[in-house]
Amino acid sequence: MTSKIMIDVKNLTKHFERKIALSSLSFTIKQGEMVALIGPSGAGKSTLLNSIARLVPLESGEMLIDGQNISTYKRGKAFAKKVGVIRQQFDLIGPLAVIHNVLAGKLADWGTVKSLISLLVPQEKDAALMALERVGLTDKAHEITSTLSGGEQQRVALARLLVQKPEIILADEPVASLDPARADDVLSMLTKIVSEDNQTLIASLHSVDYARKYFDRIISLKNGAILFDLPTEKVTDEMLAELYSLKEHSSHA
Ligand SMILES: Nc1ncnc2c1ncn2[C@@H]1O[C@H](COP(=O)(O)OP(=O)(O)OP(=O)(O)O)[C@@H](O)[C@H]1O
Repeated sequence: MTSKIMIDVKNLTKHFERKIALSSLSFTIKQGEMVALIGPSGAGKSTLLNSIARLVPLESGEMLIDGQNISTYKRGKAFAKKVGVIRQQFDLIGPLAVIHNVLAGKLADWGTVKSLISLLVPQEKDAALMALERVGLTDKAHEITSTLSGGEQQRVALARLLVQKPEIILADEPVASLDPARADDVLSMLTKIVSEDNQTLIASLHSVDYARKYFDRIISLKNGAILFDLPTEKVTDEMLAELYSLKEHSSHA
C-alpha cells in the first residue's frame, strides 16, 4: 500500500437552508484504505458521500481528490475514473439486460452516439463478461436485470464498477436492502475487489457489525460532526453507545 493521500477534506461545512448537515469536517484518506462511515439517521453520511461524488456542491471548506482541488476536475470521463458511486440497486436500469447495465460503467468513456449504440449492441463485451465472471454472474449476462434478486442486482452494480475502474469507490448503504447472507456476500466481494485493485473505499453503513467485520477504519458522524475516527479495533462499545444515544450530549459533571 502506498501512503498517497486520495481524499483530503478541510473544514467542510454544508447547510440545507438553516439546518447544518456537515459541520467543519476535516480528515484524510489514503490510497488503499477501506473506511466505514457510521452514525445515526440524519448524521450527514449521504451528504458527505454526495459531496465527494460532486452530487452536492461544496459550500465552504476545501476538498482535494488525489491532490487536485475537486472543483477543477472536468465532469465526465476524468472524474469518473477517479470516483465511482455504488448505491442500493436502484440506479440500475431494470428493463435492460445485465450486460448492458455493466457496460453503462463505460458510458463516461464514450461519446453519446456510441453510448446509445451500446444499449443495442454490447461494445467491449469482453471486459463486461470478465467483470461478470468476477462477481459470479456469467450465466446471467443476458437476463433482464429486474428479474434478478436484490443481491444479484447489487453484484451487477459491482461488475459495473469493475468496468468503470474508479480509484475511489463511494458506497452509500450498499447492503441496506439485503438479507444478512446476501449483505455478507456483497460486502466481502466489494472489499475483496477494492483490496485486489488497491482502490480506496468509503462505505456508509447502518450495521456496526459489518463495519467491524470488513473495514480497517471507522469514521463516525453525529449531527454533521466527526465523533470519532479510529482504526476499527480501537472502537469500543461505549463509543458506539454514545454515537447512537438519543441524548444530545452526555454529561461529564
Ligand atoms: N436535499 C436536502 N434538502 C434539505 N435537507 C437535506 C437534504 N439532504 C439532506 N438533508 C438534511 O441534512 C441532514 C443530513 O442528511 P443525510 O441524508 O446526509 O444523513 P444520513 O446520515 O445519510 O442519514 P440516513 O442514515 O438516514 O440516510 C439531515 O438533517 C437531512 O434532513
